[in-house]
Amino acid sequence: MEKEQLVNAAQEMLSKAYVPYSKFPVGAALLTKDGEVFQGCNIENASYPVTCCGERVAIFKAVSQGVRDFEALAVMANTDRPVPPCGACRQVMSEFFEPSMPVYITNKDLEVKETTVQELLPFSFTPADLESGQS
Ligand SMILES: O=c1ccn([C@H]2C[C@H](O)[C@@H](CO)O2)c(=O)[nH]1
Ligand SMILES: [Zn+2]
Repeated sequence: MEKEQLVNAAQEMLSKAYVPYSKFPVGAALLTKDGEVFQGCNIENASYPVTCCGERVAIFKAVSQGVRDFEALAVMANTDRPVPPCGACRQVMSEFFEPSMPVYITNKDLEVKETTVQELLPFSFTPADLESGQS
């Protein structure tokens, strides 16, 4: 699948976002190694911190369906610059994605910045660190 198609799949999700509080829709599309695409949008809550970002919705949809082999992630918001994923999403990405996996972040003008999990969250706490520190 082309980068543009994945970006389009992320864009499609902007209309599904449940954002009555922030009015800030975010769409995400996660490509699996099998060529399947899991789409997500942010889902807010009157209890604000319960909100889940679009990126994590897409990742959790895939993982909950038993899929853990990923190829690329696209994220879109109607921002000026390509939207930077929040820290919580970066940590979840580092749990399930290879450090070198491409993350395409985009904005309202469909400008695509290509980055990686490693670039977004260097020196991250990983499952290997957890294992090495257990008594
Ligand atoms: O990369 C991001 C940044 C923010 N949000 C959501 C959380 C909240 O619903 C709204 C405003 O922070 O945007 C995402 O889904 N992804
Ligand atoms: Zn997030």
